Amino acid sequence: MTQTAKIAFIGAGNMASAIFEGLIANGYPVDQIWVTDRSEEKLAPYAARGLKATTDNDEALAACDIAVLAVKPQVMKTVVEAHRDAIQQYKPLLVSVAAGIDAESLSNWAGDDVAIVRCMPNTPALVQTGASGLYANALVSEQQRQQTEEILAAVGITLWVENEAQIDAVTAVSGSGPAYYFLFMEAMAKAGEQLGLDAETALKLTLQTALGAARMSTQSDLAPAELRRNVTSPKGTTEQAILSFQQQGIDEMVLKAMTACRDRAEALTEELCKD
Ligand SMILES: NC(=O)C1=CN([C@@H]2O[C@H](COP(=O)(O)OP(=O)(O)OC[C@H]3O[C@@H](n4cnc5c(N)ncnc54)[C@H](OP(=O)(O)O)[C@@H]3O)[C@@H](O)[C@H]2O)C=CC1
Ligand SMILES: O=C(O)[C@@H]1CCC=N1
Repeated sequence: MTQTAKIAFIGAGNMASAIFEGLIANGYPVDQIWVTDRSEEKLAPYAARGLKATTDNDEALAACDIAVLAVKPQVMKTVVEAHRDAIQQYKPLLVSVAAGIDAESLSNWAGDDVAIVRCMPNTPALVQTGASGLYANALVSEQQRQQTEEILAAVGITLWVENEAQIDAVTAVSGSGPAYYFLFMEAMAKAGEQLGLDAETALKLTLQTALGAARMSTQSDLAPAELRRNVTSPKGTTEQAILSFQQQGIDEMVLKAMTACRDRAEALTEELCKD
């Protein structure tokens, strides 16, 4: 990292903790990380480990170069407006991870003239296997772009998108994506039990198979379709399962689900940003 930026995580929930725990596991100094939340109780274990933890968002904004806004979309406006003075005084780079909250609204709520990166990360950041889509407004400097990228690259892959609307597509693919795979794992483990395995065996085999397939596909030069064909012997067993999925319209089902996800991100923008 070019320099160790002081980072504040505003909201110590699932997504923020996945990123900062991933950073810490990757060697980021704990004393460069500020974490805020409304709950002292939630912050206490972080303070005990040497992170700077406070319920005072202004204190964290004053201390840091970068503020990761990791509260729910529904409270983002209230939170940003409440801390407008500190944002204007200290001018940290704001990195919002909220689904559906556009950069222009964030900028208006923060009092304008603020460098903003919209980021759509995902929770596998916790195990340095995250995927983040990034979009910067015009006020983000080259150095700030690099800093943001280096932070998120420490917990996974990073991809800049060309236009902000694509962040909603990133949400549909990778932001929400871990949940689709967890759902599929749940279904496979359940089916394994129904086919006669005990619950523990079915789950273990399901998880290891997911890991193996993910690792193979990311390490191989072959496309997923080719790797699938390599498992599928003509007149064999896999063929029957794949046929069953295809006959039930797996492509359409996935497209429909991801479109619903993208549409919900757009609806959040309408609901929470247009007033
Ligand atoms: N979870 C995920 O997989 C992903 C989430 N995101 C985005 O990340 C953001 C956070 O989501 P997630 O981590 O799941 O949500 P969480 O509810 O787990 O985390 C949000 C945290 O912020 C706290 N909070 C609320 N108000 C304030 C405040 N004024 N100051 C400081 N902290 C506050 C909440 O406390 P309290 O509970 O008391 O309200 C809570 O602990 C969302 O905008 C979401 O769209 C993006 C990608 C993936
Ligand atoms: O479900 C949500 O709204 C958040 C954003 C992407 C993943 N989780």
